[in-house]
Amino acid sequence: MADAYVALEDGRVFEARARSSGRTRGELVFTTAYTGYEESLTDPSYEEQVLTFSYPLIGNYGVRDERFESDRVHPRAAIARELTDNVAEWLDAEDVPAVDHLDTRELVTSVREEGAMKCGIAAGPDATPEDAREELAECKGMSEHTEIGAQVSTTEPYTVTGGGEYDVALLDCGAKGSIASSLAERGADVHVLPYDADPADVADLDPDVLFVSNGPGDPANFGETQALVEEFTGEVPLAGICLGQQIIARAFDGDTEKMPFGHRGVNQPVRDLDSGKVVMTTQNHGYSVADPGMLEVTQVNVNDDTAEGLASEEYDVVTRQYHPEANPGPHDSLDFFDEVIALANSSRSPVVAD
Ligand SMILES: NC(=O)CC[C@H](N)C(=O)O
Repeated sequence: MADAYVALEDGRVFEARARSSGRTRGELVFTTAYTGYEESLTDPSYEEQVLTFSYPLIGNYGVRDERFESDRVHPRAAIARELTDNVAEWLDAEDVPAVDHLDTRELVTSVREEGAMKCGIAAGPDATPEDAREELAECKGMSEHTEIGAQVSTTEPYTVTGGGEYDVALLDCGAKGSIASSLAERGADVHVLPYDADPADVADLDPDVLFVSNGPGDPANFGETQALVEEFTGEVPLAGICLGQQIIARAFDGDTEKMPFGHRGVNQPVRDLDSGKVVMTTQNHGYSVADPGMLEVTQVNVNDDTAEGLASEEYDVVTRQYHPEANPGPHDSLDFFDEVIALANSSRSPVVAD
């Protein structure tokens, strides 16, 4: 007997089994990754979304907080063909609804064929299909979440120390923890600031690089972060990942657009236009850079040619649409962080005549 229901924007209601009770709603997204459920469930980029795992068994190697990317679960709900008890208990303790025993292939195929969809979920002993439909009726589109930065960003600045060879100012738009640790491992002190930090607080740090993090929602709703990028353009080298690339492109007179269903998995092939080399990358984004503005496209997605890397030699900019920090996913593109450190170095080395 079903005790959970998932109502989709296309009118269908899926019956399921409740693993963590509650009612909620969000944009239905998926990941095709086989592993990395702890990292994905704590990735702030999934705020206001419902995460469906296309891999059928989720939870088979436990739940360990050293793999978490932030201090809480961010998707509004989790869906899998089968969730193990330990994952279900974790989500229950975090008050995040979870359902299983439904055809997740059908869900993912629907999103891929019909495009991004809203959904409503009702799970638990008293849940009804009508409850799920009511949740769906209340669901906002991603672009309507205009304050999403405030939902995920730190309110207080803090520093991840890495030896102090470089100072990176990281604008936290919903940053995964492993972005700061990847920079700290390369000798940088990473000063994490709110997404809407006071420009004077950035200037006080005298950073070698201003880095814009990943994050949830529509990049058009991060006007404060974009204004900070504009303010420091030409003064400080700029770097960004995912939402960070999108915000930086907008700051350089570019534009972003909503994709049909996004890039969602850990096997997205990306070609570097200079070297011709292809790497496998981790991705979870629903918007893309439609127009790079004053920046140059340096890398593209092999499947659909969308911009995966942007740069400017004139303004010292380097960005990625995918997640070089992995967690989860392949480590093929970790050298992006070496590029960021090289940018930090070049910007402050005095010019020496030979
Ligand atoms: N992972 C991310 O930073 C996602 C960026 C943005 N929210 C998008 O969906 O495109």
